[in-house]
This record gives sequence, C-alpha cells and structure tokens, in this order.
Amino acid sequence: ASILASSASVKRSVHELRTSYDYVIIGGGTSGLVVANRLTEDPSVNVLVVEYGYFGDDPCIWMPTSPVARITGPSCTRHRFVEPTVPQPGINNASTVYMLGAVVGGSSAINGMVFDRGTKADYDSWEELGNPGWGWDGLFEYFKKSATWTPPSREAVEKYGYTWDEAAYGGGPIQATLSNFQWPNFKFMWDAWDDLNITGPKDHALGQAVGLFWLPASQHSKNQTRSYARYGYYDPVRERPNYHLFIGHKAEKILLSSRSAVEGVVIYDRDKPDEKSVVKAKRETILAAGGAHTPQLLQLSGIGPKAILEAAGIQTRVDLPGVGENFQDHPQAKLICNYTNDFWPNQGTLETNQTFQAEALAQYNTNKTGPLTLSMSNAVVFLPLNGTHSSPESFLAKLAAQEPGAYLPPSLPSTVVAGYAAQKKVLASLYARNDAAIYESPFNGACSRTVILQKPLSRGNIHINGSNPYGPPIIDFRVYSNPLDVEYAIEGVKFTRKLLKTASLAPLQPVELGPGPNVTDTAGLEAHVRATSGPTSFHVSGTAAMLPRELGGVVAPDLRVYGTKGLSVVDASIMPLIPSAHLSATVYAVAEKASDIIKKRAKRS
Ligand SMILES: Cc1cc2nc3c(=O)[nH]c(=O)nc-3n(C[C@H](O)[C@H](O)[C@H](O)COP(=O)(O)OP(=O)(O)OC[C@H]3O[C@@H](n4cnc5c(N)ncnc54)[C@H](O)[C@@H]3O)c2cc1C
Repeated sequence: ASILASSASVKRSVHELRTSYDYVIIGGGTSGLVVANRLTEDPSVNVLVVEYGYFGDDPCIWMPTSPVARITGPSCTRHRFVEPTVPQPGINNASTVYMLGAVVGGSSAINGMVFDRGTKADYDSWEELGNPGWGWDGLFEYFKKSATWTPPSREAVEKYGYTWDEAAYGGGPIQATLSNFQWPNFKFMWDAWDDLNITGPKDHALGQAVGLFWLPASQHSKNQTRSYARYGYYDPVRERPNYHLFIGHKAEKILLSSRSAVEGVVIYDRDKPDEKSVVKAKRETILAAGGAHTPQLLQLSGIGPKAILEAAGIQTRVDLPGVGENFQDHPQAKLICNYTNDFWPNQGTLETNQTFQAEALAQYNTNKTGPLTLSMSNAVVFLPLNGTHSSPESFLAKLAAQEPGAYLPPSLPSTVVAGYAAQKKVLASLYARNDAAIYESPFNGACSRTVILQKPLSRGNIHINGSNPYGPPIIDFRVYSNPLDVEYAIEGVKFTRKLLKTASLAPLQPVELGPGPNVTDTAGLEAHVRATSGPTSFHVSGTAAMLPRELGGVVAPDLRVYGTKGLSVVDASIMPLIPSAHLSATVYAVAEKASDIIKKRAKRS
C-alpha cells in the first residue's frame, strides 16, 4: 500500500466516519476530487467523499501512453468498471466494452491524457440552451484555474515547431505539456494536413480549437507522469482534517424525505453489499459518479423517467424524464491504411517489437525520455462541416428538414423531445459555422486515421436494468440511429482519403486497406463505416443535462436537481451538448465552477 493511502483523511470503515458532514460527495473521480478540494479550503466545512475504487499506484496509471499497459505487465483492469453495452444495430450489432475509472481519480486516472478544450461556440451553445453564465466567457477563468502549462524542452520546441500561448493557462493543479518525443513519421503527417491547406491557431485553448494544432497532454513535464485528479487535487490537500476520503465503498441510492429533501445516502463496502449504512450531509449531497453512474444512482433513488423506474419496481419520487436520456459520446469511423515505406521505429514497433519495448522502458526508467513519454498523440485536426463534407448545403437542408423526434427512442417523454428540438436548432447553427468543429482526427504519425464525430445527432440512453436494477446500468449508445451521422461518417472517411494523395505523404507510399481504393460508391462506403466504427471515445455525457426542466433538463444552471432539496450534480453528465473536445479539461472547468456556485450559495443561506 502506498504511503499516501495511509494519510489521515483516508477512511476504510464506516466506524471511522463522523455522524454527519456538511457535504457528501459521491464519487472521488475527476469532478468529485475538484469539488472536495475547493470545499475543504474552508477549515470550518467538512466533506466526505465516497469512492468505489481504491488508490491506484500501478504504472498503468502513472505512465503516459496506452500501449505501455501491455508492456509493463498488469493492466489497469482492477481500476476500471467494465460495463456491458447494448448491441448496436447501427454498427452491425456490435457491442463494446465500456470502460470507466473505478479508482481514486476516476476516469482521469485511466484516460488517454489528451487535454484539450472545445471552441468558444461549443460552450456558448450551453448558454444559449438556457444556462446563463455557462458560455465561454463564464467558463474560461475556470479552465485557467484548473491547469498549468509547462513548455517542453527547448530542443523539442525547435525540432517540432511547438507553439502555445501562456494566456490560456493559470496556475491550476493539472499540468499540461507536450512530449519531448515524436515518431520520425510524425512530421510527414503534419505536412500532409498542411498540404490540404489546413492551418490552425498558435494555441487551441483560447476558444479557437479549429484547424491543425498541437494537442497538449495532462502530464508532468519534469518526471513525465500522468497528471490527474488525484495527484493534482487530492494529494496536496490530503492532510486536511476536514476532508475524509472513504475508499472501497459504493453509494447505492439517495434517501429522500416526503418533500424530496435528501435525508442520507445508502452506502456499503463494495465487497459486502449486505452490510448497508447511511451517511448524511447537512448542506448538500453532490453527485460526481460520472456520466453513467450518476443517472443510475438517480434512478435507483426514484428520480427519473417514471416508466423506467416502474419497470424496475422503483417507486417514483420525482418524475424527471431526462435522467439517463440525452446520452452523447463521440463515435469513431476509420480509414485504415499502411505505409509501404515507413520509418523505423514507429508506433507499431513499440507495440510489437519486444527488444524495442525493453529499450524504450529502460530509457523511460533511466532518464524519462523516449517513446514512453508520448501519450496518445500531441497533434490533431478539428474541422467544420464546410470543407469536410462534399455538399454541406445539402447536409444542412436535410438536417433542417428532420422532425426532432424522428430518430429518438420511441415513447420518449415530450419534454425530452422538446429539449432535443432546442438542441437541434443550436446544432444546425454549429454545423453551419466555420468556427465550430464537427470532425476530429488526432495523429502521431501512423497512417490509419480515426474520424471522430464531434457533434453526433443520434442520442442514446442509460437506464437501470428492469430485471436487475442494482446491477450494471444498461448503456445504449444508439450510435448512427440518426442517418445523418452515418452520412457524415462516410463523408469524413472520403475527406480523410485526400491525405493519402498528398505530396508530403508520398515518400511513405501509403496504401489504403479499408474501405480500399476501389470502394467509392455510397453503399460500399456505408458498409465499411458500419463494419468498422466504434460507438464511443469513452466520453459519456449529457445524461443529467443542465437544461430547463421543460426541455428534459435534470439540473438547473445552479446544478441542483429539479424537484429535490439538497442534491446537485457536478460531473460530465450535466453537459447539455457534448463539446468538440476530449472531455477531461471541460470536466475540471465545470467542477471548478460548480465549487464556486456551491460555496456561494452556502454563504447566502
Ligand atoms: C478509457 C477512457 C479514455 C479517455 N480518454 C480521454 C482523453 O484522452 N482525454 C480526455 O480529455 N478525456 C478522456 N476521457 C474522458 C474523461 O476522462 C472523462 O470524461 C472524465 O474523467 C469524467 O469525469 P467525471 O468526474 O464525470 O467521472 P469519473 O472521473 O469517471 O469519476 C466518477 C467516479 O465515481 C466513482 N463511482 C461511480 N459510481 C459510484 C458509486 N455508486 N459509489 C461510489 N463511487 C462511485 C468511480 O469509481 C469514479 O472514481 C476518457 C475516458 C475513459 C474512460
């Protein structure tokens, strides 16, 4: 066990807890640890965090880059929820293993460490949907408050031409940087995008995340380890006597009074589900269990769509149809290719060549350099509809003509449909703009490309299982249920093909393997897209959306759950529309802002 894990604030048994706390936070993940840190800044306030996971001190957590898990032995399986998902008709009935962090630090402990923000237009659309103060101007200070920028080495800056703008960052707990290492074939891919006349901002993080740009990682530049919620927000304050972190315990449901005020939270040791206890908050109970488990907990507590609760035998306390609906993620389509004349070494070498792996590991362990300091990728293109679709006008016309309810799940309550109608208007304007991204393709030099759909029009849902309500939730992406998402995926693959014809990639002699150069008709491309797409980038969001209640909202702009007293949500589930970015930076900013909102209302009461 680590030294940190024996800190005074860590609790392992209910007998070590107080009878009540000012705040109980459910989930010691990305958002939960931010809010706990900020609330315990006031020594007169005490906070309990209930976290299902334990501390994760394994290399698969602290070392950057994903292939490394395979190199360094035991993977992070024990620090993950691996939730089943519903087979997806849109991708030939494939189902996916859905991973989420189940460890102190939550998904920030196991994610790909891409640390980017969406565009100004992304967050302004949240405000437009009825959330004053949640636009770019209202969030920017919190993006800065949560993150610190440290430049890479001077040598790397010169070699790769890295650019940034310090104005995008403050002095916050999460460390952002770029690796001192890139694969030799990387520059060719960067130049290939350049050949397509794609330019980009000096730093994406000032609200202009469109074009070709550097993609920071949440990484400590000095020792080249992951920077995440535990290291940034928990470890530095772990000795605060007013902060209790209760690990290895699961929150089962929230108990409500007859007037729907929170009376307590039922919890149990994750290995002893029959021995239940109740913890109580005097001021607020705060849900930070993440986009899949927050709606599950609400539903198990009787807060959710009546029909779903009834089917599971749960008494409805607050009929809130939006709980678990509006599920959004970023689906990934693929262009598969190979270089005939690749450089050695490359990403594939690290994945397959054991001698090279051993050398890379030694290099990392000895002086923190080399390929293992590079997380998923440090460069990306984010692009609008215009330029990535062969006929943006026809796409926009088809979108305008769609009935809002046409491709939503059947028998969806009218408020949720109304919410989607409102989103659709905002989405139509985002699709039409040149300063909002619809297409993403991150890269590190390898030939094959993912085309990540940034503004999916399909909506999924996460419901408790009628026949086993306390088991894992049912996760249904409903990927490609809206035919325009399939159309865009096809167009995205077609557009990406242009890369392979660029002068800059010519020396590497790229060969298209999937769909294959002969596949040019829509039916063939559609078959490829459906056979090879993944439904997720592990960006679960939107399932307890911050929207007006009459639009299927679950929380108000002050993050309190409609129809309840003393209950709020601070995690990725509150995002009404998924931003065009990987989510962690936004989750940190949201949780920073949430902390201020919660502190302010405590002062007033
Ligand atoms: C595999 C993967 C790769 C990703 N890659 C990237 C990336 O490269 N860049 C990026 O920006 N984002 C990435 N993301 C997304 C990003 O990490 C998440 O959106 C973000 O961390 C979510 O924060 P959260 O606070 O909403 O939830 P989490 O951080 O998941 O926190 C939820 C916490 O609640 C706990 N919990 C859940 N249920 C209960 C319960 N009933 N009782 C007690 N505790 C409970 C969990 O154990 C967890 O610690 C990735 C996510 C995953 C899973």
